[in-house]
Amino acid sequence: MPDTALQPALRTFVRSLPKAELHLHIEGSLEPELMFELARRNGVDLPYASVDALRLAYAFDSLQSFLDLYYAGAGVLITERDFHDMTMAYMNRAKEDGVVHVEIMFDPQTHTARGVAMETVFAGMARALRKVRSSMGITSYLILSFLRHLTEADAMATLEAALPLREQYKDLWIGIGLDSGERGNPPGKFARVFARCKALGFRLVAHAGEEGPADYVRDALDLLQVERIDHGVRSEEDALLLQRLIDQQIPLTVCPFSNLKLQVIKSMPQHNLARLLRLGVMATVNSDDPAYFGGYVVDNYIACAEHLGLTRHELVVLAQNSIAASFLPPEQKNEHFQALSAYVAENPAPYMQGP
Ligand code: HPA
Ligand SMILES: [Zn+2]
Repeated sequence: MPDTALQPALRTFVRSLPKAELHLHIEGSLEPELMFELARRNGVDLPYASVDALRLAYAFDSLQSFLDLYYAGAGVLITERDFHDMTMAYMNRAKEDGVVHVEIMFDPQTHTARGVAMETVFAGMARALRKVRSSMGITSYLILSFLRHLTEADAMATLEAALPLREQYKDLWIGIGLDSGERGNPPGKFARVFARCKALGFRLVAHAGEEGPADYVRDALDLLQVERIDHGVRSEEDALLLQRLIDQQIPLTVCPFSNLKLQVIKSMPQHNLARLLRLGVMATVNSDDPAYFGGYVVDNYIACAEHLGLTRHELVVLAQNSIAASFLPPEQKNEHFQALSAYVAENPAPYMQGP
């Protein structure tokens, strides 16, 4: 049972752990207040009377019911400044949560289909991320993600449209991802475009095993050659696959609040994160679309600690995994591991609950 008396000490402890966020859609960090401000700034009509009315609409019964609202909400993003402001708002929040590195997914097709230039999307995010890197010391990478409900030809055209910007943004744009509605859009649909991205030297990730079956996780590994699986919680349904994830230490970027809000699970105590972790899966905790799912990364850690009985050591392992599963170079990973060990050594347990 959640112990509210432990909450403040637990929150301070989790916030202080140096951690990476590896599954974050920047469009999903757009809070209703900023959405309204951008709508006003750009003369875009929102079909909601107020911020509160918009928040009330955030009741989802599936991934698709969320995606419909999420793509509509992204319609307020028009200018370079809009992408900058949204990214800066997320980074300020990440700093509060002790995030030292973030790998941000973005969906260019959501914007280019509305006539927003690819360059506008990159420029706004990059201006914020470079500023934050020098002012707050938080590092970041960008993962350009293809929308899987669209065709592979559309993904290929999107890649070609972005490639001329690669040199200009090479300090940030290091990866390719795959998101949007999973059911009926198996990884194999994108085998050729992912092969091209691999040949170009991009790091590869894909959403799989969120709503879709464990087979999609295997296909993402075998047909797309991804290094990391976004979500992957349904891998548990296939014992052979699960053993492979453990043996090969293939990271899963798990998003507990997302799974709850999109009804992948019925309640937090049912989440399989603790089971996966205790079996030796390289699981990480992330927020996915924090403005829509009711919490940022630390909120996700805390919900898991309270509802799944994670120990202090398991919380530390989650932070360690987030660094290990990142695409940072080894020297930077080592610096973060050392800072993490130092914090843990200097801060006797405020929170000792066991499973
Ligand atoms: O959780 C998600 N799944 C698939 N696509 C998404 N796009 C934003 N969030 C998600
Ligand atoms: Zn996601």
